[in-house]
Amino acid sequence: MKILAADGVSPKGIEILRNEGYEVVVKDKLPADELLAIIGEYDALIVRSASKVTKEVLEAGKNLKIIGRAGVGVDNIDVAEATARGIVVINSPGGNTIAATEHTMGMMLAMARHIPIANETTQKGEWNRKKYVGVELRGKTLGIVGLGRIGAGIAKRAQAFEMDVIGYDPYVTEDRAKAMGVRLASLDDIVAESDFITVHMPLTAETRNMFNKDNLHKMKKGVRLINCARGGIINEQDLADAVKEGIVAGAAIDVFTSEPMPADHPLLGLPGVVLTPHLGASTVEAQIGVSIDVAEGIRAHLKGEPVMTAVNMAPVSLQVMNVIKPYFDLAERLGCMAGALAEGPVKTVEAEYTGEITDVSTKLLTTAVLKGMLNPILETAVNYVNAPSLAKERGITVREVKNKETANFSNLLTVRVSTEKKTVTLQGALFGTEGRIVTIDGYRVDVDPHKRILVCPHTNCPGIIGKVGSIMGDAGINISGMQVSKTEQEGTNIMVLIVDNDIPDDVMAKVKSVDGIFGAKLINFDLL
Ligand SMILES: NC(=O)c1ccc[n+]([C@@H]2O[C@H](COP(=O)([O-])OP(=O)(O)OC[C@H]3O[C@@H](n4cnc5c(N)ncnc54)[C@H](O)[C@@H]3O)[C@@H](O)[C@H]2O)c1
Ligand SMILES: O=C(O)CC[C@@H](O)C(=O)O
Repeated sequence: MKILAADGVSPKGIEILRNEGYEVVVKDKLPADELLAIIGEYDALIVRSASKVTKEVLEAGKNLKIIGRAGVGVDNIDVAEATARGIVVINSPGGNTIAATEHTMGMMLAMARHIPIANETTQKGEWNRKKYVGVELRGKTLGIVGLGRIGAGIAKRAQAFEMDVIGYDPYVTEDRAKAMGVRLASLDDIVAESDFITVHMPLTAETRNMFNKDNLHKMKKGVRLINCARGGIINEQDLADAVKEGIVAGAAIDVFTSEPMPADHPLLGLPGVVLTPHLGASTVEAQIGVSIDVAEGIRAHLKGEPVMTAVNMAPVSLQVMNVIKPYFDLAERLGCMAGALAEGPVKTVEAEYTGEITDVSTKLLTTAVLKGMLNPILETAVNYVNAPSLAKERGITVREVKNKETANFSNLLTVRVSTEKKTVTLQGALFGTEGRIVTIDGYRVDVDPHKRILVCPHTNCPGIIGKVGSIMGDAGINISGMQVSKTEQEGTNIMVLIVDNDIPDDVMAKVKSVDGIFGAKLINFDLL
């Protein structure tokens, strides 16, 4: 596996990936045409905000399986196109929160006290004490727009500065805001009441130009604005005009609609304006944090495990992940085996969960069942992102059933796969951390789903097992385990052989022709 790390990612994450045996090529800066030219060789790509992962890049990235954004915002990645191609996009939702929060506080103070210009002129030998009189934060009203991770961090720090904090975030409850010490307000109230306004939300159709000449003119004269989120939330030209008109006394901006910003950017050279080149996440700690986060995510995905930080699949909390994680492998193997035994176009897949596991969302485990069932039969690599849509495309109805009552096993996963002709039912359970198949179509077994398994339902009569054993022996196939089980229904048994080698078609044909055998299927989990 080959991984391309663009945009100068911290070596800590690279080390994790190299220790896993992956080849990692690190580029500090990668021009767009070079990225397009080389991306086809790579299985995974790591970017910060500089590289743009466009539709063309994704098209050229024929082997791409995952893109890791070493940061929060994924607006430099065409996530919809990646999803359509089954490419997982992950980010580091919390790795740079503190860095961006502290940078915002630094920008607020630097702007309020004219620190950058005071430094610049003092360095030149000037002594301008009267010119750079600032304002205090204490007692001022701070309007925070976007009360997510960074917004909440700003609220906490602003309160330590004795600011009166109000906030606007249509997706945050009163209770949550109260817990942050923030009084929820409408956007109009934020505009009208704030001495300082700071924005902390993604750039979306809703937030683009959220602050523009209309509401800038409704702000308190002398208001100070901060944008360390995304360029374009505050209209840059309208902000520059409002600074020139004396409505806005200060603006502290870290992010721009076009980065690097053009030489004729309207905010350049304006008094009271503090600019930094997208430095919010640029601390040693944050860069280590985000690179470890994406490396762990890439490692997990390339090993076929689900990734908690994938932005293009249903998010899973750590709490839920801790409960469901031990079941992923079992779910996938049950899906693989049920699909193989069903032997035909699948119409429905039902995943039934029994026991404690029913307390949490099991959606991702059902996706694991689909992944296991579809991966051996599709050309496209099936993963946690594309498995549900691939199943839908194939007209497969997927059902999830939850049953709190337990019988023999405290946590049981039942997978039923139906074709037009039959339904295959498999059950699996965890013993410690080890998954076992415990029933096959009602026959009680105890099978390790990591082995190569030959499943043969047969008539319960003497000689059949011996004949199959001889066929295997004659073909040089070693049997390292065997179980025979019967159901309540008299007369039929199931034979499960653990075999060490692949079984060629002619040998399978001989097994199937044994009198009394009414089916033989080799389950090869290597196809997963
Ligand atoms: N400057 C930097 O280097 C830097 C570093 C880290 C993060 N960021 C950016 O900062 C922003 C915030 O990051 P975060 O980690 O706090 O994200 P987050 O997802 O934790 O929070 C975003 C918040 O925005 C709110 N929101 C969404 N639409 C909104 C709207 N229309 N009006 C008001 N609120 C809205 C959401 O409800 C959420 O609470 C992101 O855009 C991120 O890319 C920049
Ligand atoms: O990579 C960076 O330095 C910027 C990161 C930041 O904008 C983010 O969204 O996480």
